Amino acid sequence: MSDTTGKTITCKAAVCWAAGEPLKLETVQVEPPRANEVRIKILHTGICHTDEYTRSGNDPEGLFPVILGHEGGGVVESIGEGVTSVQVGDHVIPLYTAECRECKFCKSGKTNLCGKVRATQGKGVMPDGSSRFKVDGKPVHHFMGTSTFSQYTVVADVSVVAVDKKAPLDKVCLLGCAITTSWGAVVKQDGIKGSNVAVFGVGAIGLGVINTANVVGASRIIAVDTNPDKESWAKKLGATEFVNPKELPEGKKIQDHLIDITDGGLDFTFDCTGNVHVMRSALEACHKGWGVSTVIGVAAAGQEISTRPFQLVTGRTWRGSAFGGVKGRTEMPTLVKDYMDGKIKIDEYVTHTQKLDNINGGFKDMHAGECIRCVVDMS
Ligand SMILES: NC(=O)C1=CN([C@@H]2O[C@H](COP(=O)(O)OP(=O)(O)OC[C@H]3O[C@@H](n4cnc5c(N)ncnc54)[C@H](OP(=O)(O)O)[C@@H]3O)[C@@H](O)[C@H]2O)C=CC1
Ligand SMILES: N[C@@H](CCC(=O)N[C@@H](CSC=O)C(=O)NCC(=O)O)C(=O)O
Ligand SMILES: [Zn+2]
Ligand SMILES: [Zn+2]
Repeated sequence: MSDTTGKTITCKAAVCWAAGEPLKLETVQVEPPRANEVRIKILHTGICHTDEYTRSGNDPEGLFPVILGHEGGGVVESIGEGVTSVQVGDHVIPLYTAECRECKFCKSGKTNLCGKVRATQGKGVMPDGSSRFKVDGKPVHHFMGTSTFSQYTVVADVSVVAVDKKAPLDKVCLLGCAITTSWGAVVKQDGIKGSNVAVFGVGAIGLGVINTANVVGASRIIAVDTNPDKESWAKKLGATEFVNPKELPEGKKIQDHLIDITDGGLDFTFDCTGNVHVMRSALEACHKGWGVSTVIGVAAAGQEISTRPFQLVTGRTWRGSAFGGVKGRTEMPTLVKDYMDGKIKIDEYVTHTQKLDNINGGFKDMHAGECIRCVVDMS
């Protein structure tokens, strides 16, 4: 038990007060965890494009004021009544995709999407309907059930997993989103070994897909990005080729070019951009009869995907993947072990670091295009 157990903690957090505004460092009061809740001292957090998506106002579920962040690592400070899955002092990764092991979704064996806390999570509150965060007495919303841009956060016990204390939290925090998402999107799909694959968007997610496809033995991995600087990144992580759609002859669509160079199209494609036009290209670049396109990117409010239904009638499959289809409480300890054993790359993705008081600098880094992941030191 620590001397803060049962007390409100006053600490620093980056608060986004309104859509489109930069984050503001605030003194925040973090209430103790209630039943089946866990309070975590966050030590490190990545900044994901999805944080920027919600900050910008593009997220139809976005609520303000809010403490964003969902790619964190920290230490359990205290636990509420009934918590048995983690203990004070455990090193943990918060999970924006919960795993209760009791709900219809968890028991189905068909999905990692858990239903236990998703509704309240989407409303920016804890499962009992209230927030644990206040600034000057005013409640501030939680985000994705994690809010890792605060030095202390409170999460549901089904939304956190303990990991090996020897694992560096400034690296394995990226298993809270980017690395796990991209790893699972590939590993949980049969048939990638020996197949040709195209990956649209060479950010952290796209690079993770490229690297995992390489590890599982894809024969050809074509990276597609409009930023020419991404070619060296893609090849370093295992892409066999790089195509910049902006460098194609005028009027030539990227999907037609990919079909030409692959004798009819790709076995597997992945959208890692969040752009609905790219999603269409990724689907239409698939081989007739069997090609499978996975949407990973998150599109802005109001955006919709479209294609000719004939694309599906003729055997292409359009699917999506959230958190890589990974059940966090069950699978995360093994992912951490795989990282420690050198089987999963993480260090390579951390191109930038920032202190909490310059977290907006991390968002700027992301926009500059040369940043794969920025990890924020929360101390
Ligand atoms: N489904 C899930 O569970 C998850 C989804 N996501 C989503 O995945 C997406 C990728 O995330 P992340 O890797 O962090 O984002 P990044 O912004 O780092 O990467 C996206 C990449 O796509 C490139 N790009 C933009 N437009 C095009 C285009 N027309 N054709 C090809 N490439 C293009 C960007 O280039 P440039 O730098 O020039 O813009 C950038 O290199 C986001 O939408 C994010 O919200 C993230 C985590 C989990
Ligand atoms: N709030 C958005 C949807 C955002 C979204 O799709 N999130 C992904 C994770 S993105 C991580 O960086 C996800 O896992 N979705 C599943 C879920 O249950 O949210 C909107 O309303 O469009
Ligand atoms: Zn993310
Ligand atoms: Zn569940």
